[in-house]
Amino acid sequence: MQHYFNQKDIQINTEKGSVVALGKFDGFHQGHKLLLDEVLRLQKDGYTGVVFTFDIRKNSIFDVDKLQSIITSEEKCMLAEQMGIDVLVEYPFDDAFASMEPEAFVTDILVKRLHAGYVVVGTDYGFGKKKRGNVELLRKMAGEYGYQVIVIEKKKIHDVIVSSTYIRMLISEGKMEEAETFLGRPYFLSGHVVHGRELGRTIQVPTANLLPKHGKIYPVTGVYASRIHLEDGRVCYGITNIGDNPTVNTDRRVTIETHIFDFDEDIYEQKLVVELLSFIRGEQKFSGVSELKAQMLADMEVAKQRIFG
Ligand SMILES: Cc1cc2nc3c(=O)[nH]c(=O)nc-3n(C[C@H](O)[C@H](O)[C@H](O)COP(=O)(O)O)c2cc1C
Ligand SMILES: Nc1ncnc2c1ncn2[C@@H]1O[C@H](COP(=O)(O)OP(=O)(O)OP(=O)(O)O)[C@@H](O)[C@H]1O
Repeated sequence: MQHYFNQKDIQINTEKGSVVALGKFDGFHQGHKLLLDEVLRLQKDGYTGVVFTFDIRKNSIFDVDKLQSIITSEEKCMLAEQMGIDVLVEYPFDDAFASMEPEAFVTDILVKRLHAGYVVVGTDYGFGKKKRGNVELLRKMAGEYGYQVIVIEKKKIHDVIVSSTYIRMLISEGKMEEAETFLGRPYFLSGHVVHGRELGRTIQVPTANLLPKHGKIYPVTGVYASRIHLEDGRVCYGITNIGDNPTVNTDRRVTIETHIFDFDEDIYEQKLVVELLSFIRGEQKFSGVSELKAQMLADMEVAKQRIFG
C-alpha cells in the first residue's frame, strides 16, 4: 500500500483512473465499510483505490491536544493495508487547506492529482471552505471533469446512525460490546511491550505493559477481558488493566497492562495488538498487594467466563 502522510505533493500513477473515498474515517467503522467496499469492488475492475483522509493536527483552529481518535495514524495504515486498499492519503489539514474553496479541491486534488474516475461519499459529506462542498456540488462538476459520484446512505444499527463520534462516546464509557457492534471489530490498542516495575511476576500475575499514545481515545480506567495478537500471528486471551495502579504506584502514570492466560514467554519489545472485549470493573485502591492479588484472580475468572462462556 502507498501511504501519503502529511504531504501535499501527491501524484497517483494510474492507467484507468482512481476510485476515491472521502472522509475522516476514524475507526473504519461499519458505515465507513460500505464506502470501502465500493473502493475494493472498483479496484477489482482496475481502478486505483484511494482513501483520502486528513491529518487534522496541523490546523490552528482545532485544539489538537484535546482531539482523540479511535485509531492512530499508524493503526489506520495497518487496517487499510489489511483490507487491501491501494493508497491511503492523510492530507495535512492546515489553515490553507481549511480555507480552500470546494471547487478547487475537486479540480486541483480530485482531478489533477488523484485522477478520480469515481468519488465515493456518504450523503452528508461536507468539504472545502466552511464545508460548502457537498454531494450536489460533486455531482454538478462530475460531467465536466469526467468522474462519477457514488453516494452511500448512512448505515444505521438498532436505529442509530453509525458515526465515529458515537463510537468514541461508547468507548469512553467502557461499553466495549456496543462499540464492537458499531465498529465491526473490537476496539483495540497497539504498541511495543515496555518494562514495568516487574512487581506483577512476584505475585504470579506477570503483565505485558504498553504505554498510552497521545491522541488516542482510551476507555474508562479499569479491568477488561481481552484478546491479544502477538507479533508472530498467535492469538491469545487475557485480562487488561488500564489505569494508574493506585495500590502500588507512586508516580500515578497511566499504564496498560495485560496478563495473558497460560503464557510464560519473554515478549519485551514485541508489538502487540490488544482488543478490549468487555469491561469487568473499575480500578480500585486496595489496602495491600495480597488484597489486590485476590481481586485479580477473581477478575480472571470473570474474564474467562465472558470469553469462553
Ligand atoms: C487484572 C488486573 C487488575 C488490576 N487491578 C488493579 C486495581 O484495581 N488497582 C490497582 O491499584 N492496580 C491494579 N492492577 C495493577 C497492578 O497493581 C499491577 O499489575 C502490578 O502492580 C504489577 O505492575 P508491573 O506490571 O509494573 O510490575 C491490576 C492489574 C491487572 C493485571
Ligand atoms: N453510517 C454511515 N453510513 C454510510 N456512510 C457513512 C456513515 N458514516 C460516515 N459515512 C461516510 O463515510 C465518510 C467518512 O465519514 P466521516 O469519518 O467523515 O464521518 P463520521 O463517521 O460520521 O465521523 P464523525 O462522527 O467524526 O463526524 C464520509 O463520506 C461519510 O459521509
